[in-house]
Amino acid sequence: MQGIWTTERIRAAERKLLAVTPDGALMRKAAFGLSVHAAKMLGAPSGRRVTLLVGSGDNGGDALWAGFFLRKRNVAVTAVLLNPDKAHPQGLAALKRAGGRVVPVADSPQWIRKADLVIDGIVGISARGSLRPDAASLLEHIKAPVLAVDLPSGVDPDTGAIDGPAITADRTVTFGARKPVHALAPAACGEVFLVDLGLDLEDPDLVRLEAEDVAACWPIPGPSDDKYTLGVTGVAAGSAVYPGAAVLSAGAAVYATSGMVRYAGPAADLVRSRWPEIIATGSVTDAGRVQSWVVGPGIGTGHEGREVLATVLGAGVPVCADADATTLIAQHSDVLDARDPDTPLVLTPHDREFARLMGSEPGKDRVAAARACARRYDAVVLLKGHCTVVAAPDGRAMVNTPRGSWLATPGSGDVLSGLIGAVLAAGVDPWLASGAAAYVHSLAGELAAAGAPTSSSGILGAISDALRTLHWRKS
Ligand SMILES: NC(=O)C1=CN([C@@H]2O[C@H](COP(=O)(O)OP(=O)(O)OC[C@H]3O[C@@H](n4cnc5c(N)ncnc54)[C@H](O)[C@@H]3O)[C@@H](O)[C@H]2O)[C@@H](O)CC1
Ligand SMILES: Nc1ncnc2c1ncn2[C@@H]1O[C@H](COP(=O)(O)OP(=O)(O)O)[C@@H](O)[C@H]1O
Ligand SMILES: [K+]
Repeated sequence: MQGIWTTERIRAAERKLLAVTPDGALMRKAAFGLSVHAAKMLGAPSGRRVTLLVGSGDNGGDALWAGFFLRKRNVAVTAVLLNPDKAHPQGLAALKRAGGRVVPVADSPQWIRKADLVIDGIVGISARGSLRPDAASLLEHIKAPVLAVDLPSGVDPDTGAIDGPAITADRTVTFGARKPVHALAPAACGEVFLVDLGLDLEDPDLVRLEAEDVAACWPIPGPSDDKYTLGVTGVAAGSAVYPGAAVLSAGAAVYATSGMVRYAGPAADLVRSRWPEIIATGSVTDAGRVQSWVVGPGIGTGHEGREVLATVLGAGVPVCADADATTLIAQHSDVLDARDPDTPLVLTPHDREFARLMGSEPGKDRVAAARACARRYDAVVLLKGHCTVVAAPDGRAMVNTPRGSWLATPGSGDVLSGLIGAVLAAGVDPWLASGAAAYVHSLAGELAAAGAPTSSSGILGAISDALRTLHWRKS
């Protein structure tokens, strides 16, 4: 599991380390790492042109010191100083000593335009609000690849929100530890690399699952398993108007594990013909025993949907309430009276469903929003978006960062609900189950797309490929 810490926690850890480290040593270590990445991006660095965008804090100091190291490799370095009086004094002196050029903002456009690489040292973890106009004015001249120092300037370090002009980096080199921006604004960061500074950090504020975490919790059959022991997933989805939701959600549960899937609802005939391995009935009341329920995709928000939701909430097994079930819960909160307080509930809102549940959309701080919703409903909340945030009522939060936006296609949420239900049925902790499902979902989307737009049926068909890439601990 990859840990991510807020800037407040990182600053506190840095203060402790700075107190026992020779002056300037941490910055030079950070800047040397930066210069190595800059050289890699340049290919053969000698004779190439690098322009540094230098703010008045230590982020600018890192850029200046990286310029110093690049001068040692015969790179032509030009520093654009946003505030010449406040530029990091030692970094500036070192760059000048090594033969770097220094220009004010007024003269900068030509140096930015003709650079082979731009290094963004405008602002780092102490950024406040959107970029000031002088800093923002530099961005329009950038034509070369960009290497961001610590984080792309203009993106909020703790929320990843972008409120105005911002750097779009090809690569970000961060120091000490990953910050929320790196998980929440992947398109602005490009590929993120970490230079270890030896910070003493524990208990991350946010985590990101890695392949081995997903493999470790994903239910796969062992020698003593049979069709029941991995858990039976119940799917209550679809309607006469939306039978496809049932096919997608139940199909995802079929592909997710080798456990049994039961379907209950008006699309029973279609589900049976599409998935012969599913036991399908018309109603949740005669569905038979299950170890989890997925409820909601395509069930509608009328009386019948409400009855179905109340029935599964009272079944004493974990429930993933998705799509119309989320809206029903928002509109008729008394339906939750049917829930046994000890049975886990997973809610999977996108922004508009979130607004129905909470009264307003998530806003800039999506992690805080998901946490608040999780507390309010005593449920795991999986807040959908480009990056998906999963929060538990006890405050645990994780983010799934996709590669690409291939999941933005109708019905892909139905696929996700089936994946969550199947992992819940195996008894996996609901927060972990939801995060692991989001991981496999986005990986399946990436594999299905393989660089060209795909569909939810495509994502469904790539679930097995996605699971195959994990490193199983048993077989
Ligand atoms: N403290 C440490 O141990 C280390 C810190 N490092 C670097 O230090 C950075 C943090 O440095 P600082 O705390 O000095 O602060 P920053 O350099 O992140 O930013 C502060 C400066 O940016 C300006 N600023 C803030 N918001 C702005 C906006 N919206 N538009 C334009 N300018 C804005 C402020 O006026 C101030 O001059 C990190 O991001 C990292 O790059 C690294 O050198 C590694 C070691
Ligand atoms: N731009 C995007 N990048 C990555 N994932 C996205 C993007 N837009 C949507 N998604 C994901 O696609 C799924 C869409 O689900 P949902 O909104 O319920 O749609 P539907 O109801 O059509 O199934 C969610 O898992 C969401 O996180
Ligand atoms: K920066």
